[in-house]
Amino acid sequence: MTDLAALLEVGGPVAALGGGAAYARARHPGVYWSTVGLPVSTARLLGSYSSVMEACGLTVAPSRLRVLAVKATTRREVRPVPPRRGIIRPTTTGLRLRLRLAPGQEPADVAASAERLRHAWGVHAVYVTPVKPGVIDLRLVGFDVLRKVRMPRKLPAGLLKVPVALREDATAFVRDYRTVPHGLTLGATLSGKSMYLRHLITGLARQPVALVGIDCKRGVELAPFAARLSALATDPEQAAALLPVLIEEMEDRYDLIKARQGIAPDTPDEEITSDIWGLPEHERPVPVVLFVDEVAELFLVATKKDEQRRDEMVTQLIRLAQLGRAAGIYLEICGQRFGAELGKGATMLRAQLTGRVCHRVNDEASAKMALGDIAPEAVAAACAIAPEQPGLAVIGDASGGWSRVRTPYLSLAEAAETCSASAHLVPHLPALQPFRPAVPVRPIKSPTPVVRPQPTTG
Ligand SMILES: Nc1ncnc2c1ncn2[C@@H]1O[C@H](COP(=O)(O)OP(=O)(O)OP(=O)(O)O)[C@@H](O)[C@H]1O
Repeated sequence: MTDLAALLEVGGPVAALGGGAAYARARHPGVYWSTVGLPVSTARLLGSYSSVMEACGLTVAPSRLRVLAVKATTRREVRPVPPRRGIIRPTTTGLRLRLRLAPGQEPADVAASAERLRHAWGVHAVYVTPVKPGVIDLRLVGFDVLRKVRMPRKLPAGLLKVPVALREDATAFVRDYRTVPHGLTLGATLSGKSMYLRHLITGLARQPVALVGIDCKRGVELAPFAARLSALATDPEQAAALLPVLIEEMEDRYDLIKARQGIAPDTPDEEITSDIWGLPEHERPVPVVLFVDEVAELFLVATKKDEQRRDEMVTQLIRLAQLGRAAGIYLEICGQRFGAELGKGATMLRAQLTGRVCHRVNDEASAKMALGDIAPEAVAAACAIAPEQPGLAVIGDASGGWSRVRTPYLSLAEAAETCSASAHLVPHLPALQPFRPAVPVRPIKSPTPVVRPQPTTG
């Protein structure tokens, strides 16, 4: 059967609905929708599964045993065999089903046919996720989930894990500092970088983590979260004073780990550790996440003296990126661009930032700075982001994987409120005390007057 034939076959129920999309939507609440208006329902998928798989070239020839068994028991024609299908599970965005691949097939075969499957079942997108050898998850998404972001109800949780955005396959993108310790977020102005940072900060604010900020835009981005910050530097001079303190904190933590390692020759293996996570809980220092907003402002130089200070700061950030993970110190760096023009050592620092998030950028060169060493397709996807969809970004990691994501909307007031409410969670770190930002006193809302002033009549 050809692709067209498969399309016509599955197109049948749509024609039968007669009254168009609105009619069908009202009468078939269990039906999930694509942006083109074609429904995908469990029944439709069940009815067309074998023929669509065959049309998409995802079947294999039946085994000799199967041919003999079919011929012996029925008069049916012996058909090619599609991947064995598991239970079809409805989700809030479409359907999910597990497939056991037929011998000789690999996940890439199904992924290569994803576009054909998408058209055959009339859905917005089809995603393939390998589960284990020979088994894949097929996720049919009925509409563009990034248009109006709604995070899944069940989100992964844990220390240093923040579900920060929605992927286009309707799963959550989780920023996990323990697996990807340092990250770089790039984007043109108004592309949604601050929104991304806002989600990270509010997510971490509720956890036992020290949050440190460097915001050389005079603190406009990070000052609203002052109540939950352990330290804030709002200009390059303050940052130049703060970074050596963080380096010292890191070195103290290394000393602590070393002291633990060298206790005695008969120390059990499980007590020997090479990072803070192996230390007993009561001895373990609190993790620190350093946010640097608008990195170019931090590295801006006007004089020869500034240049020396900038070089020192780049070196300190490189050291934190190289050694920070074991000491529980993580970096989240944000900017419009991050290239060699930022000065000596900038590209070396960029290479240490494994997690990459690229919002809308003004030129291909900027997208390449974030995603060029990940995948050329990711660069193209980032260049295609339209200004009408702020918050949309392409994320990538060093493994070469990438995906389109979008943050949900979170107002600054809500984010600031979360930080104020979790101010009691600011950990005790004496070294950072001098950098603790002043928390602005918030105006008390005046109660509504009980007696309304009456206009005086002459
Ligand atoms: N995911 C989103 N959904 C809806 N609106 C968003 C989203 N992300 C950002 N916006 C809106 O887009 C605008 C720009 O966002 P944001 O301030 O985060 O951009 P930015 O990249 O930090 O810009 P700048 O560098 O100029 O500060 C804001 O009005 C914000 O409310």
